Amino acid sequence: MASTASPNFFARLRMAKPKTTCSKNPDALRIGILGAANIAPTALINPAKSMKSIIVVSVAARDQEKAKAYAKTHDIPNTHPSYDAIINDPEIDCIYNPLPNGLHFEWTRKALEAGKHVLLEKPATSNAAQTKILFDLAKAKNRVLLEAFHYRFHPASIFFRQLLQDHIAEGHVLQKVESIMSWPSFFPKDDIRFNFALAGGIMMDCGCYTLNSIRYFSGLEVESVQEARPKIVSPEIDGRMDAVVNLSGSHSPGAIGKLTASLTNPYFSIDTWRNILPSFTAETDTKIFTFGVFVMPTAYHYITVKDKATGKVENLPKVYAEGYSTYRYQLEAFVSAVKGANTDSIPGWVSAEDSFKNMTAVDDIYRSAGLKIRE
Ligand SMILES: NC(=O)C1=CN([C@@H]2O[C@H](COP(=O)(O)OP(=O)(O)OC[C@H]3O[C@@H](n4cnc5c(N)ncnc54)[C@H](OP(=O)(O)O)[C@@H]3O)[C@@H](O)[C@H]2O)C=CC1
Ligand SMILES: O=C1OC[C@@H](O)[C@H](O)[C@H]1O
Repeated sequence: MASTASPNFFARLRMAKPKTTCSKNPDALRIGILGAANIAPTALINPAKSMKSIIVVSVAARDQEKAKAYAKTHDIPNTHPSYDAIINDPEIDCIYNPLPNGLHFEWTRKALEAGKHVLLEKPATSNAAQTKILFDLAKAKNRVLLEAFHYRFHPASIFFRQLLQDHIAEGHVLQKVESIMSWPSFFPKDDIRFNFALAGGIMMDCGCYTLNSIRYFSGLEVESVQEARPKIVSPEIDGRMDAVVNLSGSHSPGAIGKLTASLTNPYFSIDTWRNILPSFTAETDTKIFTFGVFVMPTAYHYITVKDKATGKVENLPKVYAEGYSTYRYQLEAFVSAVKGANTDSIPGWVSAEDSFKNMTAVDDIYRSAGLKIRE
C-alpha cells in the first residue's frame, strides 16, 4: 500500500490557517459562534475552511459592530445581534460556545433547549453539578454536546494512548502519571482566566487539561485528592496549582497522578523554562512513557519509552498523519457525531460521563485546596 509522508512543520502551520475556503457539501452543517472570541479562529473558523462538511455561517457578539468587524476579518458571511438571536435562528444547526467559563452553562443550556448541537469549550461548565444538567439535557434533546478537549483527537494522542494501554494489557502496572502545563504570565491580570465571577482559576484552564490527560491516557479515574497546593493570585483565584491525586481502576491499584498547571510562573527562573513544553509521563513497573507537547502535537511532539532496568530510551516516530491541527480532527469528530456516527466508535470522544468526572475532579481539587468551587 502506498504511504504518504506527513507535511513538514511549515506546511502544517499553513494548513492550520488556510487562506481560502473550500466548496461545501449541500448538506454541510451550519454552525454559529457565541462571542467574537480569541480562540474561535484557531479552534473552529480556520479548520472549517478546509472542510466540506461544515460552514461557519454567523457570529454574535454583545456589540453587533464588533461582530461585524470580526465577521469581516474572518470571512464569516453573517452576524446576529445577540447570543439569543443566533441560538434561536432556525437556519443554524450547531453552536460553538467559546464564552468565558462562567457563561458556558447558561448559553449551552439555551442552545440545547433551542435544539442545537453544541461544541463547547473546556472546561464544560463552572462545576460538576452544572455539567450533569447540561449532558442530561443534551441526552433528552437527542443533541450532540462535546467538551472541546481537542488534543485527544490528534493521531499522536490516539497512538500514545494505545501504546500505553497495550503495555498495561500485557500485565504491567501503572505506578505514577504526571501531566504538566506550566507557563509564565501570557495573559494580563484582568483576563477572563483570573476572574472568579467568570469561573476563572488555573484549575479551570490549564488544570482541566492536565486532569483530563491523566484520566484519558491512563484509563484510570480520580478517587481522591492527596494534596492540592494553590498559588493564590487574587481572592479565590489560583494562578498555579500543584496537585497529587489517588487514581483508581482495576489494572493499576495504588497509582497516583501528579499535575502542575500554571500561567503565573516567573519569567526569570530556570524551573519555568525547564518545564516550558507541556508534557505527559506514565511510569509502570518496567517503563516510562513520555508524550512531549501532548496538548499541541500538531506543531511538534515527541514520544519516548525508557526501559527502567537498562536506562535505554527509545524515541518513537512522530505521528503527524495528514498534518491537520488537533482542532480540525476534533471538528471532524463533532461533524461525524452530529451526522449520526456512534460516538463510542470515535477515537478520543469525550463522553458525558467523561466530562462529568473531569469536572468532579476539578471541584475536588478546589475543595482540597481550600478554595470555593466555581459558580
Ligand atoms: N481549546 C483551546 O485551545 C482553548 C480554549 N479556550 C477556552 O475558550 C473560552 C474563551 O477563551 P478566549 O477565546 O481566550 O476568551 P476571550 O477573552 O476572547 O472571550 C471570549 C468572548 O467572551 C465574551 N464575553 C461575554 N461576556 C463576557 C464578559 N463578561 N467578559 C469578557 N468576555 C465576555 C466576549 O464576547 P463578545 O465578543 O460578545 O463581547 C469574548 O469575545 C474559555 O472557556 C477558554 O477556557 C481558550 C483558549 C484556548
Ligand atoms: O490551550 C490552552 O492554553 C492556554 C490556556 O490559557 C488556554 O485557555 C488553554 O485552552
